[in-house]
Amino acid sequence: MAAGAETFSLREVLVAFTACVSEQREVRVDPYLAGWKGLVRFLNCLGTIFSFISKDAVTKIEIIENYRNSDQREKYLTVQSMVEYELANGLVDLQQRSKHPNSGCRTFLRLHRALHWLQMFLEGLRTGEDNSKTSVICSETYNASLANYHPWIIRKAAGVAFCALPTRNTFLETMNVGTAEEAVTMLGDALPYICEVYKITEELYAQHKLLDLP
Ligand SMILES: CCCCCCCC/C=C\CCCCCCCC(=O)N[C@@H](COP(=O)(O)O)[C@H](O)/C=C/CCCCCCCCCCCCC
Repeated sequence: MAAGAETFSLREVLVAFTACVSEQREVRVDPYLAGWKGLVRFLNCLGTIFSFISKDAVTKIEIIENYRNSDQREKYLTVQSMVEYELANGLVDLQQRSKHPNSGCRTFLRLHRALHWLQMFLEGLRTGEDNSKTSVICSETYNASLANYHPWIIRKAAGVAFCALPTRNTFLETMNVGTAEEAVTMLGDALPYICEVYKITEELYAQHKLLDLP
């Protein structure tokens, strides 16, 4: 495990995702990005073999952060307001990437797909046997979700990187919330919130036919 693991806190990441859904069932962008930033910190602790993954995640986080720091920041407060604003103003490339290659909608969709993988991966970790391999949980959940959107070369590189993952219990202990059992309890408490964020976003994107944005 590379230096810096002490700066990661599973609690902080999970708190961010639990703060995402508003009373109106809207998904707040700022805590969503805070959750991903925490996860990227964790990924960086796992070693440089994961750099190509964390770089892509950081690029996407920064694209949306830039919208949140722009004059239009209020339009990007929630995923609902972002979709409404970008669609109403023709800011989304619907057929192929051209005028708006980095729209908020297409960029958020990439993180949303990754959240589906995360949800399955954390559930796999939570319910796995003590001695199960994180690499196997990771590749099975990746192949069942995110891999469907990635070209062969990325799938291959990801598969190689997964082999560097530590065992399940070491992995859970790195989360800085106590024992592996305590980390499992925390995952069980937090997963319903992550699932809810995923479900609301999925419904919104389906309603607007945005699930296949190029
Ligand atoms: C609670 C702590 C335990 C969980 C720790 C998980 C840490 C994960 C942190 C970050 C995950 C990275 C999310 C990656 C977003 C990928 C978005 C994407 O699909 N991008 C591709 C498409 O983008 P466009 O070309 O259309 O712009 C892009 O091609 C991807 C490039 C990089 C490869 C992505 C592989 C993703 C593998 C899944 C994450 C594995 C992490 C393993 C560590 C446990």
